[in-house]
Amino acid sequence: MHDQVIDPVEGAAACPACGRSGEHGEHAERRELRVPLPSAADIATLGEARAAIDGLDAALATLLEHRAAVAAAVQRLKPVGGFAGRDPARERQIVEAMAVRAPSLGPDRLARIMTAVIEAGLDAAEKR
Ligand SMILES: O=C(O)C(=O)C[C@]1(C(=O)O)C=C[C@@H](O)C=C1
Repeated sequence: MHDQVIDPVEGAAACPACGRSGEHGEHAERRELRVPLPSAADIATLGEARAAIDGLDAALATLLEHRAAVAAAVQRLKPVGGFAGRDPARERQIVEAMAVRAPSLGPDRLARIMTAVIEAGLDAAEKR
């Protein structure tokens, strides 16, 4: 197991809540998620493998919860929010950027994953 800190916004220290850079008012408190990244090559047993997956899934769930909250904020800021304001070009851009970090999944599989994530976020935003 190797601990590694990933900075999802290389270089720019943009506020995840509103996109502004630097410390500012209501979003000044910054929280971060640190995740141990297990090396698949070091895993020898089914128990170890499942424990590694449970750790990664816990991080994924936390990220998905925060993504849904930010996506709901986006819907309030757009002239037309929700499913009616769907933006396929933006969704393609998201998938292409993610494919650089997840080459073994590639753009087609990531598109399926992110379509589900985006639709779940829009659905949750409608019920907030
Ligand atoms: O960026 C937007 O315009 C959003 O509404 C956010 C978001 C997303 O969840 O990432 C949701 C729907 C759009 O089709 C594109 C992206």
